[in-house]
Amino acid sequence: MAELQSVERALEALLKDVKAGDVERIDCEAAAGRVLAESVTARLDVPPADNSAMDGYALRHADAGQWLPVSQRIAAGHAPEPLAPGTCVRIFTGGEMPPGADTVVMQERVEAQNAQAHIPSDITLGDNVRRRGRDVGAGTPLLEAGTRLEAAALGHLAGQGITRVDVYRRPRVALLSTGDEIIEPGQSLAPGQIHNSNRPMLSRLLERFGAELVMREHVPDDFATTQRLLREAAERADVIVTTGGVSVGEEDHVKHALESLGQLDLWQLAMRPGKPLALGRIGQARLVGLPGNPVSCFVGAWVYLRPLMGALLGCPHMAALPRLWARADFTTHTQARRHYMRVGLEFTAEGIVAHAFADQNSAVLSSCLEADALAVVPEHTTLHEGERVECLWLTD
Ligand SMILES: Nc1nc2c(c(=O)[nH]1)N[C@H]1C(S)=C(S)[C@@H](COP(=O)(O)OP(=O)(O)OC[C@H]3O[C@@H](n4cnc5c(N)ncnc54)[C@H](O)[C@@H]3O)O[C@H]1N2
Ligand code: MOO
Repeated sequence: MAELQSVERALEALLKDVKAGDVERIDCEAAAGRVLAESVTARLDVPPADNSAMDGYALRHADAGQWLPVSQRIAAGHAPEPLAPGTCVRIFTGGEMPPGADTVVMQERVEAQNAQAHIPSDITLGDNVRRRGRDVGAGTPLLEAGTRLEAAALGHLAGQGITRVDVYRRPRVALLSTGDEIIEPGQSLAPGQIHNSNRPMLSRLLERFGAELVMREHVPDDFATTQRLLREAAERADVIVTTGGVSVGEEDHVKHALESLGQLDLWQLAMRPGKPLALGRIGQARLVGLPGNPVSCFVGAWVYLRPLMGALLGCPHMAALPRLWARADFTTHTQARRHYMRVGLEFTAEGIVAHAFADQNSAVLSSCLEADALAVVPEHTTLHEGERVECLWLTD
């Protein structure tokens, strides 16, 4: 039997020489979830001028503690006139401060009558004024290359009036499920058959990881067809993901077909689930051969496909899942394979508790439904209930 390889070695082999792909310029409107390929410097101050944080009255602080004539009304969106000396102005949240005013008092603290306002004396210079450039200063770094464009980053770009950005092209992925027993949802099961769970599950995960699915095929247990579809996938995709057909059975053709067309870099890992996972390449395309069991696919996607997509996208944040420590609510024992257990996390006042799904078999997809994290139990370890266990948080 081949020696089992460590997860670290597998990741090293998988990510070796992987570089971010081509760059394309796209509309910010279509950029959600994409990864910036350029560093963006702010070109505008945000806010562009001092403005009021409250509905109230703007004045010169030195004039506080008396009745002042209200000399102007400034609603948001309208340019102010300079403040007439010895007066105050009615101003609304977001209204631009008139030159000469330095402080705003909220209207609840002001008595107003006959175009006059009484301003209390106990106010502090600069109260309720949002200074120009407080959020972003023109000329300062705004977003770094490698940033994934999520809500706040998209808001920041819009705040600068930017409409187009350079992003990395989404990695093209071919997803091939294998196995004569597999049929698609919508078809009724004949004896010996099972529905294809891996395809929609992996499609969704790959989309979350930023991939573009360019090919989705089902491959029967036949060497020639496996070879033909792998060859086609290698021409169309940056990454080929297969499910099933990588174990030692006579009907497991993926590994042999890979060896005949390209190169097998690594096979048989010291992890559970996912032992027969195969890594290799055909031409320029990387191949990740996930075992057929749905849980092996789920775990393999988080552990291998996410960092691979991150490397192809130039997104350092995706290189490793965030780690946290939790108290195990279970006892378990491992042998030669590190166990990636599916756990739900409970955040309590005493800390985080990891609840393991009772049946951790790699064919039991129910164990992934409520999984917030993978609790990592190292090789040759007994973990007792109440002990701390390292968890990988399943977040994209
Ligand atoms: N003699 C040995 N047998 C097995 C070994 C071993 O070391 N020696 N390893 C076991 C382990 S561990 C795993 S994991 C599996 C993986 O085998 P394959 O990658 O070849 O996967 P298949 O045999 O094709 O399928 C395994 C299992 O998963 C079901 N499956 C496959 N595809 C799908 C799909 N798209 N949707 C839903 N379910 C799917 C399939 O019907 C099988 O039940 O090998 C063990 N055997
Ligand atoms: O290593 Mo396999 O994925 O357990 O069942």
